[in-house]
Amino acid sequence: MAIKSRFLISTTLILLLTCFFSWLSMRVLAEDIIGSWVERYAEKQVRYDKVRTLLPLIQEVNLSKEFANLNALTLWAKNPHDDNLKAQALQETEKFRPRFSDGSYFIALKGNDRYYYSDGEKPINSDYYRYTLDASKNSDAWFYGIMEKNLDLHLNVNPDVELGVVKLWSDVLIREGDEVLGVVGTGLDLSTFLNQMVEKQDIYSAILFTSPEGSIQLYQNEALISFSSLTNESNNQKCIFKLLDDEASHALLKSTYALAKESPNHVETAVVKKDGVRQLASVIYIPEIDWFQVNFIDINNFLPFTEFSGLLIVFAISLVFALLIVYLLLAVIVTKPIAELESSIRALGENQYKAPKLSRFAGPEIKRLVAHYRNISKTLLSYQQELEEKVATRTAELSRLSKRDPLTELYNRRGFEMHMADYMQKWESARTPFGLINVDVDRFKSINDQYGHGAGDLVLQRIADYLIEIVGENGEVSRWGGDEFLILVKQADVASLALISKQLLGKSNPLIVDIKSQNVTIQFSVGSALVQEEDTLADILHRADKAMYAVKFAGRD
Ligand SMILES: Nc1nc2c(ncn2[C@@H]2O[C@H](COP(=O)(O)OP(=O)(O)OP(=O)(O)O)[C@@H](O)[C@H]2O)c(=O)[nH]1
Repeated sequence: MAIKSRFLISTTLILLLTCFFSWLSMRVLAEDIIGSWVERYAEKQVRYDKVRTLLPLIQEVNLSKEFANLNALTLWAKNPHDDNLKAQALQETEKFRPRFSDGSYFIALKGNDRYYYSDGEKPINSDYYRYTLDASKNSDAWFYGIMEKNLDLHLNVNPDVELGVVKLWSDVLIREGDEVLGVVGTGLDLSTFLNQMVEKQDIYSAILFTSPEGSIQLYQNEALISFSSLTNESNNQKCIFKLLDDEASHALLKSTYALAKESPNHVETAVVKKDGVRQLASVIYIPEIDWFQVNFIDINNFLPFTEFSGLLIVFAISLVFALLIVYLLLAVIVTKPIAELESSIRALGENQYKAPKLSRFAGPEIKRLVAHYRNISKTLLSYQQELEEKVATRTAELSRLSKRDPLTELYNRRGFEMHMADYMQKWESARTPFGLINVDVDRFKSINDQYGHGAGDLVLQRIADYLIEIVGENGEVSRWGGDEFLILVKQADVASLALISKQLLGKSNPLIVDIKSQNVTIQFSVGSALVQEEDTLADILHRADKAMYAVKFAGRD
């Protein structure tokens, strides 16, 4: 795999790993930040919600307590059948009534089991009597339950069957000493109360108020409110724990309730699973009304992790840019110069020098490498050129030697045959007559025998010069073998051939060679032939040879 690809793959892997771990650490960091922000926010929100939501309620409770302590009311409660006391009591309570925010109150007396209610409307009957309480009726169980449990204060959400409304009741006992005389209180219209609660509710959190057992007393979703919590079996109640998704969350919230109860008005928190998401439950116990307030905050919704995704995208884009820059740098500094070097080396393989072009950004190591390569390649090329020249010279020399006789430097038989083949090809078109003269040295053996082989060689060289001299520019001399020579006469006719032959026969001016200070006359037998139509080289040679031998043997007679 190419360096570039390897580098790209490994860098991409490294960057992906970096991205992954950055994402992980960012996630952990973001969760920590979100967690701590949510906790701080929750603590403030819980306290704020407590004051905001419960202030009117607590105000009503306090008014109810004050109402229960009205002297005239206590006197009447002790003597419920005394009409005078009743009249005095109702006069007092009617004076008190406008102080309740709902402008209504109820009085339920133990002595006569009667329930009185006033809301400012003209009463059906003058004494505000509405109905008689019945211990066997489920709808009246709250009254007997409060008295039985001796609860000084009880907040209760309960439908008033007779009045046909659901109210948030603050029930307070009328007592004289330890004696319980009845229950009084006021009711807030639940729907109005809940609407106010929802209107003012923070968008991130849901507030619930529950009894210590967890039954929901106030919640924006009215359907989940547990009515008459005092009298219902806890299993049937609409319980806060049942809003949670799993057992672990259930147990955690319960233990948080226990912690909150240990330190009233102190906010305890727990992360639970509700409605399929993680939520921070902030729990505070409000001893004044013996309720727990719970705020649920959807952590992700409060500060969604997606808020951080922008950062992550910026990070990822930066990484991609970094990768691109690294890739480009790698190309400019390393891979492009290496590719240049490679193409130059390839050209060198074909005996061409192609200088590698390097940009000024190429890495210094590569520049040094290329500089070494340039020197080596130039040396290599000059060696090669030198070698080729030597080979060419040697080849030419060999070719020359293969065609020339080393002793006389004349064409040897092979060289002359090749030369004649060319010559005859040209002659085919030019048709300029030529001739061949066969020259054989007479009794050359005796020269060797008499003066030695070396002397014989010198004589042969001398003969070669002599023959060249005789034929001049118009001829070419070759050594046909041993002491036999062939002369090509280029522009020839019978007369010119006869003239040369006559000169060679040397009757008037023979060749005299000085051998070891002795003048030795060299004599030749000569035969010539003029080229004829349709002749081959062999044909002319044959005729010249024949003519020469005819002369030689004729001379011996
Ligand atoms: N020194 C020397 N002698 C050579 C060379 N080539 C051939 N000879 C000799 O030339 C002689 C040729 O002898 P022959 O063919 O009998 O010819 P000849 O002695 O001239 O006799 P005829 O031709 O019949 O007159 C031989 O003795 C060869 O050894 C050479 O290169 N150098």
